Amino acid sequence: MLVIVTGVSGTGKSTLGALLAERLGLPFFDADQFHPAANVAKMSAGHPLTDEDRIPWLQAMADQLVESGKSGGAVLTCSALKNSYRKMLSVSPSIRWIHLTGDRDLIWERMSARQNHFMKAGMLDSQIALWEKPLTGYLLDITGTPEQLLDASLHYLKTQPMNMQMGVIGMGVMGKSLALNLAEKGVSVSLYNRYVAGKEEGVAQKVVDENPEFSNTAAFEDLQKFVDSLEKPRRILMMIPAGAAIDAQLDALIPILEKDDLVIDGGNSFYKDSERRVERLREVGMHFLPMGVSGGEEGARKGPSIMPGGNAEGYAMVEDFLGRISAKDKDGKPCVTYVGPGGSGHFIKMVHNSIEYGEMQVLAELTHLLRFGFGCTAEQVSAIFADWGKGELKSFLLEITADLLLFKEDGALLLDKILDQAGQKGTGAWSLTTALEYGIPYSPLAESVNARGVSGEKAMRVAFSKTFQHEFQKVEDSLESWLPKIKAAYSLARIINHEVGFRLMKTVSDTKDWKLNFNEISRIWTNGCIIRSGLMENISANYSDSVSFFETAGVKEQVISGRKALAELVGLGLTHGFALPVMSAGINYLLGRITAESSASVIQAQRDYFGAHTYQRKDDASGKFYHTNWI
Ligand SMILES: NC(=O)C1=CN([C@@H]2O[C@H](COP(=O)(O)OP(=O)(O)OC[C@H]3O[C@@H](n4cnc5c(N)ncnc54)[C@H](OP(=O)(O)O)[C@@H]3O)[C@@H](O)[C@H]2O)C=CC1
Ligand SMILES: O=C(CO)[C@H](O)[C@H](O)COP(=O)(O)O
Repeated sequence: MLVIVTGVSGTGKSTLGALLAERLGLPFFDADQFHPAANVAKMSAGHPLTDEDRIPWLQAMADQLVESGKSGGAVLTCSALKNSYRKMLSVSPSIRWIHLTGDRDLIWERMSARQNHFMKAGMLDSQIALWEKPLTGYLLDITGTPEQLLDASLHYLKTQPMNMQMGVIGMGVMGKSLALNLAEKGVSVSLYNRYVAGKEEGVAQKVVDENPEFSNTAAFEDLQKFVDSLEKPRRILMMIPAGAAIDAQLDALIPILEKDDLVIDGGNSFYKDSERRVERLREVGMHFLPMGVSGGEEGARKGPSIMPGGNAEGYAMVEDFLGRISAKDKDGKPCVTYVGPGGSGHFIKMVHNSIEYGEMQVLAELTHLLRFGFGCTAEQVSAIFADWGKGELKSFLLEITADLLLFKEDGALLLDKILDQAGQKGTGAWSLTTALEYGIPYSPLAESVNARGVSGEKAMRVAFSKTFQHEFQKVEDSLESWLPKIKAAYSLARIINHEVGFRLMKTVSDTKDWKLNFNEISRIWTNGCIIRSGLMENISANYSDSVSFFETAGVKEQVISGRKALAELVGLGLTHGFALPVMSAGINYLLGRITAESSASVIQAQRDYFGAHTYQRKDDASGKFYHTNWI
């Protein structure tokens, strides 16, 4: 067992540490032994140490802990005032921390009574100022005698034998992968899955059994025991379905949790539900973090993009862990950031998914047009996509589409055996209703939701295809002549999808005063998430709140050059029998946004004609409203 006793000078660390070492039969080390001579001289001269001075000292102790861990353990006493110092000493997830705290005057009294110690009593205040509330371990008040403190410490070590650093609820696709990712990054994790007799039995235990390489995991299917296994304040990540399941899980958790505990919802919950839940937990003194996670199963296991929002204090409790498990951007920075208050983390994940829907639909539209209009084989389409993916059009979704077009089952393309009915879990539709609520044009991404809806009406589609004798027409022109236009059209359709999504996010952020940082949001979307792409890297590098996204460097040129190509491709597809809802809506959206003289005068005239709704005039800049008696 490795035990570290911390506290400011004068709290009695060395006394307690030595007593503990004796009782546990472990070697004892005091931090003073590890100070380089220069540090001792500095402190003796009454000068406080800088963070830089502390690095070699902390490193020497960390090395000692690693060594001691190999031979049964040790007790170390060290001031470890800041969480960053404690992090350097966290060489193993099984370290047991005892943090001594107490009244300043009592500590002062004890320090003043000490002889021959190089730390001057007057430095106490600087130590107290530096001390940060620990994120983990046992806070022990020093008021008692050394023997009483020893008894309390031994009781803690005995009754809290596991003290896992994090708990994960839900051992499905995402929960299991995130739990194993945490374990791999040195975070001890308790795994919980509900027990349903005859159906869901021993689910968490199976995960532990199948991954014996991780000695820092423990399985539970009793919620109370799971909660008890966690160090306080507890950190619990829920990875279960959005909606009623989250509220039911909170109903079960809240009565057995305590003040300052943290619950994270890492699923795809609707952001308005999350806002309500932030309040619910705040009222009982707990922290709630609505947190978007993207990357699917592989991302969750190896490095997802993580979008936590809500309670900032709660975020501080897991910032280090999330940084460890997340993907890293091109500069090595973790693809995680505190997004903002309320439900903003889930809100941006919702819009992320909406862009994801649009991107997927465009690729589906192109795949169909290339295969059944231009007569390409699946391999040829895959090769075209793979080629695009080598340049600035690179994206994760393009890459996996190129890949799945090659996947064979029993010698035949698996894709052709998959029923053409697309599922959806809510995020796309919620983005659309949010856009409607805020009056933001959303047609391209809305069409990706509608397309999934239409796909679901399979029986009717089959019947109507006969009634209306629908067939795809072969395109007569050569693919070679169209390929540059198809590429330009694809590029522009993607730009439009992103513009639509970012515009919604900006509007809602401004209205709710969330102050979302879009350079940072796009940065954490450059890796780990499903919509990671070259375009996202461009957005991250060039996003500016002050101009429209269409005017961004490198984007404006593509809007200009791709416009005709997208219109032509949509025209070609429609006249050859292909539904291209997102690309069609995309070119309509773009033309609408760049048309100075729109057809809306007709709408205003009609409204005034039938309903006396009034209209404003181009020849009266005052904004006055007019009504005409049209009849
Ligand atoms: N799959 C993905 O690519 C991504 C999913 N998400 C989101 O993450 C969340 C989890 O998704 P995912 O892991 O894919 O889902 P899964 O269906 O794979 O797993 C769901 C988990 O939740 C548990 N569960 C189901 N219903 C309840 C309930 N009423 N109470 C308690 N536990 C319950 C299941 O337990 P049991 O085994 O007992 O049924 C299972 O452990 C969802 O919100 C999803 O939208 C987010 C990003 C990506
Ligand atoms: O969040 C995700 C990816 O980012 C999930 O995979 C989500 O389930 C995708 O949405 P849908 O199921 O509605 O297609």
